[in-house]
Amino acid sequence: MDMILSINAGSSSVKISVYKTDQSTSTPTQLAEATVEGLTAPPAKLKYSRGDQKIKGQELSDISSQEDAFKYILSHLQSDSGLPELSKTEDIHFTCHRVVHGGDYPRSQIIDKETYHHIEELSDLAPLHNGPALSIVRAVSEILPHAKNIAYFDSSFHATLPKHICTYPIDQSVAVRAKLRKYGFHGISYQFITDAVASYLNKPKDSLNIIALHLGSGASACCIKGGRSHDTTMGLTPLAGLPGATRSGSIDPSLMFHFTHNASSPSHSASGHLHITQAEEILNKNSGWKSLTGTTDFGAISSSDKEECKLAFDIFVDRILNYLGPYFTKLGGEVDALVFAGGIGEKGARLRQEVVKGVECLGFKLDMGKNESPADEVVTDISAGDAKLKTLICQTDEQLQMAKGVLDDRGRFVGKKG
Ligand SMILES: Nc1ncnc2c1ncn2[C@@H]1O[C@H](COP(=O)(O)OP(=O)(O)O)[C@@H](O)[C@H]1O
Ligand SMILES: CC(=O)OP(=O)(O)O
Ligand SMILES: [Mg+2]
Repeated sequence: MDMILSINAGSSSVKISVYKTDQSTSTPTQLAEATVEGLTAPPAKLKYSRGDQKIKGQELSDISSQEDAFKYILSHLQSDSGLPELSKTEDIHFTCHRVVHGGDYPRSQIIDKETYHHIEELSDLAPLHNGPALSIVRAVSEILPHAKNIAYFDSSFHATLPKHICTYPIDQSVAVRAKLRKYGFHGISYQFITDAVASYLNKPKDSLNIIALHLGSGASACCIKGGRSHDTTMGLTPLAGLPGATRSGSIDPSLMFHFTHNASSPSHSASGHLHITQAEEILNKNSGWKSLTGTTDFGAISSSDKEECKLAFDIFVDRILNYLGPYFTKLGGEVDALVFAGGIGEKGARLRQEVVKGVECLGFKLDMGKNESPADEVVTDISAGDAKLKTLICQTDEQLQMAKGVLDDRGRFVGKKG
């Protein structure tokens, strides 16, 4: 029996699921799931579930980084007497790491010295993500020296973007040399959504056309044509496209030079391996919902009457709608479903209501009751009976997607150190 620890370091949370597998099964069995959330809206909170045992919203002090959150969760798991499988550190065989920017890697990689340094080099292109993920890889190497570390990249799913979609219209000699192109992110989630929705609709994956929205602390949309990424809103970095908890999303690139005279000087958080500018710091860490409302909690924003919260909510709906029409036409109107996922997509009934209202003219329409209280399923249909096109909620699970990957790829990893 193999034990897998699947670690998803997001910009505001760390989610870890524990699975056991054996040679005869093709699906990992989940034993426990722990989340530390609210890293951008302290105090951080713990969510834990193992069988019937549940903890929700327990406030934690002194947890402010993804590395702190990882260490806290690991000791919580190892001290749970109901989880004897993890009591010895050598019992954990594989650790999967969600790494947001994987550059040109088209699939998962064992993390050896070379891949580690390559991921580190890409840190400037995902300043909220790659560095924190690597801090967890280092902690695993110290605390769990027997575990094999495998990186799963958010960017890999988008390796299928057509050239005319991932190329920026800039001097191509610079673009090619510096690898400046659209990469796209949230791909582990989009792969999970593609598999889950194809299975729910009973369609072969290669004929599935969907518009998927992963709306969490970072938010993006993806146009999935024939089961593959055809276009997505994030770009060279996860800053492009939709706004998020602390990110501006797409703005006029000239804006920054009018916002501050120090746009190109190094930011305070630039360090040994992170070389970001003040402009990048402002747009990644001090913009989005935080700058408009003072909170990064979109649940609180959605239910507030304050003018600034209403504005933030309306901006999000508007920016999402900016992509739905174009993606609908890129799919020639042959759309199997509009799919909501991520913390906001799965829990934000009012946001779904307003977004779908904006695309009613395309044939989407919600059943208000189902939208308010959707079933607790992996995929739930929330469309009205007379809707021409389906709207679904998918409870995406990046940890499970990575753990399944370990089973599929085990042959590739045998005998390799990492
Ligand atoms: N009821 C709700 N309505 C709208 N948004 C919610 C609700 N509950 C939680 N959220 C939001 O979900 C977001 C976190 O999403 P998640 O996908 O878990 O984040 P991460 O990007 O860290 O993985 C937070 O902005 C949180 O406020
Ligand atoms: C890519 C990205 O923005 O991820 P997250 O939403 O987890 O911050
Ligand atoms: Mg996430």
